[in-house]
Amino acid sequence: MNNHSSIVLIIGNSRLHWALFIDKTLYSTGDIFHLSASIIQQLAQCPTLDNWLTAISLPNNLPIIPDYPIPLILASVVPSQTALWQSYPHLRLITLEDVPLERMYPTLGIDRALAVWGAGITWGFPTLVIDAGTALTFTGADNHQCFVGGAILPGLGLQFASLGQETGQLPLLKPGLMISLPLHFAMNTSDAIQSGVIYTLLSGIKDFIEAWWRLFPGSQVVMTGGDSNLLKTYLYQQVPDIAERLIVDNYLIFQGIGNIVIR
Ligand SMILES: Nc1ncnc2c1ncn2[C@@H]1O[C@H](COP(=O)(O)OP(=O)(O)OP(=O)(O)O)[C@@H](O)[C@H]1O
Ligand SMILES: CC(C)(CO)[C@@H](O)C(=O)NCCC(=O)O
Ligand SMILES: [K+]
Repeated sequence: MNNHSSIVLIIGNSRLHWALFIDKTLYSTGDIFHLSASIIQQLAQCPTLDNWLTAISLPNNLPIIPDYPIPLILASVVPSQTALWQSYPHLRLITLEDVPLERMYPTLGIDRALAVWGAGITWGFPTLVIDAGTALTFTGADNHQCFVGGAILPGLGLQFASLGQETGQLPLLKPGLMISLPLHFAMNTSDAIQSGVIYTLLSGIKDFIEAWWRLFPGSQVVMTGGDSNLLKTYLYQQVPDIAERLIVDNYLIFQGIGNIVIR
């Protein structure tokens, strides 16, 4: 039997997330920084496994010989990056029209739509997805597979970056510096920033989850994105009963895409 492989790229605001599907199986995944225009051009002109290996360090011990050109499935929330891929010879661009959810609004991010679809098919509807990426988003869907709305705020890294970059005296902190939560009322600048950002973020997350459970009691809540494990760890220390019910799944968008296009 012939195997078919495809590469899935999700272009987020800070990073690019890739997956290799072999037939319907999610074979491997990774995160890299955005690719330069010249690398993308090279891939578009010569879409071989070797070029993909160099561009995104795909595993080079594949159990199959991939098709040529290697099919590329792309979902992007960065239009300038999307534009660079238009000349790729075997490109399938995923848009909201591909996502079988009802009642989405036209400017909804494709990452949010795919993540909530992926969460629903993997963990069951209704579902609330918390994507802790560059932006932190809440995205809900009900048991009729209808989009229920959500919210957008600056993610953990962006909150630290905005304080570090837009003030004269505050240092630039990165997420993940502390393992246990600081005191609420801190006695130095670094702890004060961490306390302010983390505690307000955690109570915001708690508030949205509780509001969701008032609408959909017993619903799954799934967290994904670059800061998901860190935030779940903090949430355990602050509200263990909520954290215990929270699923972390970093493959939601890939599962959503796989379900839609790889059949
Ligand atoms: N190796 C890493 N490089 C960069 N960011 C990382 C890394 N590991 C964890 N992170 C965290 O990931 C967050 C960004 O998340 P993610 O990579 O999911 O965002 P993204 O690429 O913008 O995707 P999205 O647009 O879906 O949010 C940052 O706040 C950062 O703290
Ligand atoms: C909110 C982000 C930046 C999260 O990646 C992305 O989903 C996006 O650009 N969305 C468009 C606006 C919206 O979802 O309402
Ligand atoms: K923007």
